[in-house]
Amino acid sequence: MSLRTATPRVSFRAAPSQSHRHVPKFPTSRCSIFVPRAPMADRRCCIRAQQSESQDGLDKLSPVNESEGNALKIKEWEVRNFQDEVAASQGIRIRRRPPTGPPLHYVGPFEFRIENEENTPRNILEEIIWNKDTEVAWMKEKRPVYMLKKALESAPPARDFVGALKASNLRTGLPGLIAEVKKASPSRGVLRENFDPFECHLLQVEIAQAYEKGGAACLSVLTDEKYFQGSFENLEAIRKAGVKCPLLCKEFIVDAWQIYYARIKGADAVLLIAAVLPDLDIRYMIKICKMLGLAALIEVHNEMEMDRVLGIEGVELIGINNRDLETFEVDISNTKKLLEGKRGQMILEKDIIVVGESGLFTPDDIAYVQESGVRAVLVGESIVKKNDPAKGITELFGKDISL
Ligand SMILES: O=C(O)c1ccccc1NCC(=O)[C@H](O)[C@H](O)COP(=O)(O)O
Repeated sequence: MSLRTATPRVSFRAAPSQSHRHVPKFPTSRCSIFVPRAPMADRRCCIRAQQSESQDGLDKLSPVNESEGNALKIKEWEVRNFQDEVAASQGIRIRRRPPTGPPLHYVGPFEFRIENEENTPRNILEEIIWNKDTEVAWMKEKRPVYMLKKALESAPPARDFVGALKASNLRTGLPGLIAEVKKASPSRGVLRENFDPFECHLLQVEIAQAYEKGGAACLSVLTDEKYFQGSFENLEAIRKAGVKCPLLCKEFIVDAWQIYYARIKGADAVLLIAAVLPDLDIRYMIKICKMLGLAALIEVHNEMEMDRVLGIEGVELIGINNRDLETFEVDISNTKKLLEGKRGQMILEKDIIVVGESGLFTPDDIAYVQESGVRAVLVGESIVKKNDPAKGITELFGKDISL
């Protein structure tokens, strides 16, 4: 059944007393919000200006009263709707929602939500992003960006992620390996059980050390808790354990705040997903990464995303995900398809390193994506599941790449 034709569901619960309500009454439909129309380009600038202000320290706003708070939340709602319009004009299908969630309606003592296409995620990626927006809003409140900026002073130094991939590729003649520390994923469920839940960080550290021993150039550490059972504590523990491979913070970045947070937790690179972030956000976030000494791995899945990213100044690292994050389908020929013809030519001219991501299990798979033009690969499942992940790397490449 298509979501478009799905019958709206309504959920009710008794409303708290008026004085305890923190959720504003949003307008019931997008059309009822009056906003002066401006050309799309102007509107984009306006959205970005509002966002960068809050990301650059205006989080220290003076306390506001309840009606001002509600007005701010309504403004946020309007901005998100603009963002969706801008994103859709770039072919982005993932919509954004305010951290406060879908609108509530009040009838007498009841509050209710109408569940329809507007407020129900269309796929897992959209669901992850909506949850991430809420999670980040909460984390930002606890540690505003000015606090993170202060903590940067004591963060471990950033290491050269791109340099490590290039060096490994030159040394072995094979794609540099970004080995992924991942306990679970929405598509594959739990990949690696922790035998003792209290030893969780230890196990992740052991896997990271085994990857390094096996010849990985860099590591990718999942930090999302809800869908991947990862954590920032894992990232920090791996960094503190003295693992020398540069670390990619594998997170769903929706706000520049997360880049600062990743850096203070020891990341050397972050992931930016083109299916989620409009061009202006990617540009802005690349600048922040450069300022913090981080590499940005920009992930694409289709031609449209690749073309958008090739038009962005300063991109050094592009990941081609063979997994469709909306349907979970994996097809490694996607890497080849996206590197054919003028796109491959442009990548060579710009000296961009391409990373083949997902679904790589055998030496033949590695050879296939290498022949397509990648100089690095990002691999999780096929090595993380092995009892000896270092041996898993040797099996994956068909030779010992640590030598
Ligand atoms: O893997 C998922 O289920 C997933 C779902 C939603 C968003 C992202 C998802 N995975 C991230 C990745 O693409 C992989 O972790 C990464 O590329 C490694 O893939 P693999 O070697 O196949 O484990």
